Amino acid sequence: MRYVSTRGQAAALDFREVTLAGLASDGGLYVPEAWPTFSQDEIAALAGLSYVDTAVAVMMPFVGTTMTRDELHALCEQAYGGFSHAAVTPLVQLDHDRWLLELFHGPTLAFKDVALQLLGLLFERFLTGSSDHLTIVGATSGDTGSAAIDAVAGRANVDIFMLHPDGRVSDVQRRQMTTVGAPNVHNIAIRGDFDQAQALVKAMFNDPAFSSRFRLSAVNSINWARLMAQVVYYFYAAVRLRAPERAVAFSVPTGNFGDVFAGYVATKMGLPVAKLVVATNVNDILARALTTGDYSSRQVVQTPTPSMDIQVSSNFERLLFDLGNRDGDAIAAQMRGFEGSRAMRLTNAQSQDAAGLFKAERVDLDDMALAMRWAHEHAGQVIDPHTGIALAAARRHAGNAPVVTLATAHPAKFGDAVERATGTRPNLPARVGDLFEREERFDVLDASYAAVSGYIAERAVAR
Ligand SMILES: Cc1ncc(COP(=O)(O)O)c(C=O)c1O
Ligand SMILES: N[C@@H](CCOP(=O)(O)O)C(=O)O
Repeated sequence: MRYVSTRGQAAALDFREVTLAGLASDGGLYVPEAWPTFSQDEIAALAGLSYVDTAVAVMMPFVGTTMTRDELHALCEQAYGGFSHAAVTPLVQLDHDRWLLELFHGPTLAFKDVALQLLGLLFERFLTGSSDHLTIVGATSGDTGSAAIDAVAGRANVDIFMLHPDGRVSDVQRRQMTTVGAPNVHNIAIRGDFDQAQALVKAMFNDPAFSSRFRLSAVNSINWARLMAQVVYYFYAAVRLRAPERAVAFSVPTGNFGDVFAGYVATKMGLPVAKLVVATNVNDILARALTTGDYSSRQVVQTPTPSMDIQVSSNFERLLFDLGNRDGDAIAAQMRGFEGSRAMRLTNAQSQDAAGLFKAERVDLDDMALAMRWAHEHAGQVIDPHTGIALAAARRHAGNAPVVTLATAHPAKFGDAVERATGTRPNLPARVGDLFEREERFDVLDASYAAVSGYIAERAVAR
């Protein structure tokens, strides 16, 4: 399996190279050069498999010859052995045809652990025997940061520099990052929003002087391996609800478009999916793009769903590339236009192609709170606000297929918002321990390229 850039110019890479690389050298994102496909019989044969066995079956075609099946199996056992639920990502029934897919049973209580626990091991595996020292630069609106730090803290040959928007993540999210004492973990709070943090990260990859000095790598969904690992739970859930015999719809709380893009990949691989509901909060660039073709970025509004307070959705580029006949030159021009003006229009073909599978819903605070209360009162489920956004969208969705709402974070990560909506304050699970007693360690910097790249250059290990 080879991987190509959405902007058509960077060299094609294999799975090892793409996992270590991050952003493509032409500024694009890597995708497989062709989607591997499963027949309906092969999908039916996934029924009854454990999560680990499902993961190996789904991911093996992407890994290609860079690892044997047994090696991948061992890594998956190690990655998912630490989850607190035997099913790793269990399904919980809400009513006749609505389900929650709980993705928060990993060490940092959010769906990011599903991919990042594996990615940490992949880094280790691919660096064994090499003298490379990885400098991971990442941006987080809360959950990627803690999951990535947990996955690489204390590992040899890796430093992680994680940017979060100062004062715009929950206390639990911040403390999960800033109380990790390992010397290879560096937290930077920037005076700005997530979009600025993500733009700074991409700028470091795109700066030849900086990126040639350090062996940069990514833990954001820039990194293909992140998305690959997320494809697995779409198969796992759908098969449990009788796919491929019947199609299943998914409602996905969306910000950077990584999670829902993983659902799209599952459809390209042959999984029958009735609809992918793209649920956004009031930061609704994706809802506008998918309903009117207007992909224009506005000022980010702070909400009780901080992880979705995003107005530039990185992975949307991967979708536009795939919908647009994979024309790298056209995407490069489209994205350059967006980077200049922070606005672009989808082509008619892109809009029409997306409309078949995706349905976008913008959910405001009242509807989110209503959905959280409904889950609590009618199904006995306390859900986090991000999941509340997606459940509100799922409740608007009419169709014959069962609807699975992705529960992306544990409610205790957002205790205040949950208490406001439901009157119940969820307890933090014992596994996060004495989070509020530990000392925090982070620096606050202006959201300027000079400040952030200078800070990292002083501390990172040169090639
Ligand atoms: C809890 C939670 N829900 C939803 C999202 C949105 O996911 P994505 O950025 O993949 O669209 C995030 C951030 O990634 C998150 O942390
Ligand atoms: N919501 C995310 C934002 C980063 O998204 P990613 O999937 O590209 O890592 C977060 O929690 O940090």
